[in-house]
Amino acid sequence: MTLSIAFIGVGNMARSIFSGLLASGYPAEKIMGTSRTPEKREYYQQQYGISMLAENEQAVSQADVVVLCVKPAQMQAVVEEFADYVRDDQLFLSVAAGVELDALEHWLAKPVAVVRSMPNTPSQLGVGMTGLIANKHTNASQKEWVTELFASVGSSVWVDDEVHMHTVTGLSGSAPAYFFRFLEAMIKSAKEQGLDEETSRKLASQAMLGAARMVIELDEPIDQLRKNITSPKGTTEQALLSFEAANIDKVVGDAVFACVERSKELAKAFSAQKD
Ligand SMILES: NC(=O)C1=CN([C@@H]2O[C@H](COP(=O)(O)OP(=O)(O)OC[C@H]3O[C@@H](n4cnc5c(N)ncnc54)[C@H](OP(=O)(O)O)[C@@H]3O)[C@@H](O)[C@H]2O)C=CC1
Ligand SMILES: O=C(O)[C@@H]1CCC=N1
Repeated sequence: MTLSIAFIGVGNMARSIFSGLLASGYPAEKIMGTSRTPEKREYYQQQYGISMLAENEQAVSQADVVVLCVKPAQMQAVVEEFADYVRDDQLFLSVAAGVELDALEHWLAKPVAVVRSMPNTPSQLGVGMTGLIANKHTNASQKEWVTELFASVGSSVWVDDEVHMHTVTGLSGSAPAYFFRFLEAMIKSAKEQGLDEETSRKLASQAMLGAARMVIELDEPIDQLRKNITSPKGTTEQALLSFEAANIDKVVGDAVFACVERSKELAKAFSAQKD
């Protein structure tokens, strides 16, 4: 049986997941979304053929699976508002950064299956990466359904301790933004050297795609892949020496750490809100 899915809050992340789902053949009639903005409801309905509703309660009442896609700061108010409509046979799936299972369970106010996920926006192209953890009310077939859902938009890993969700956020949830920032810097440098934007974008992004595919598809250590490009006294060596001079491990390490710390801060703030 194809489950009906309601996306509560249709923005960047919800769109990334349901567009990947639709591309993988999930029927549009089984997908609902909610938005407070009439123009957005009209747009998504037209563009994707999914049902768009103004009322979260209405979407929750009709769904087998409810995917919570509002911003972390909006989550408590949104969940508490529809909590009276929650049925104990439903599955709730949150994508919010830093919002822990405990807080979601508390706001839902029923012993119901809750899965916390940390996806990323490449899901819209079927190459997403998602970290997952379930609460104790989630059964094996619900976990399997969630694994299949994320398989249709990329790949996923289940973690056994919620503390790891912070690291997942730092390593894959937020990471596409790091790579975009890296590309922006590369393209800026190429343009300063006279190459046009379009050509620079094509060269740098294809190099990034190729490097990522080599890491995933070839069974070789990453440092060996790097060494294979770095001829002694060659060109790459100079670029890498420049990275080392800037202490790349510290620059990147600090960025990932800052991301993880923010996730922990959010979790602390939302945990306090349930007391
Ligand atoms: N963007 C990313 O790369 C990732 C995001 N996430 C998580 O995804 C969640 C959403 O982020 P993102 O998609 O980027 O944010 P967006 O701002 O793009 O989307 C949030 C959407 O929620 C809608 N919304 C707000 N309040 C309500 C409400 N009361 N009822 C219904 N809809 C509402 C807004 O639409 P409107 O105002 O029209 O109602 C808005 O479009 C966050 O919790 C974030 O932590 C997780 C992983 C990656
Ligand atoms: O920046 C954020 O808070 C969200 C969570 C992971 C990616 N974007």
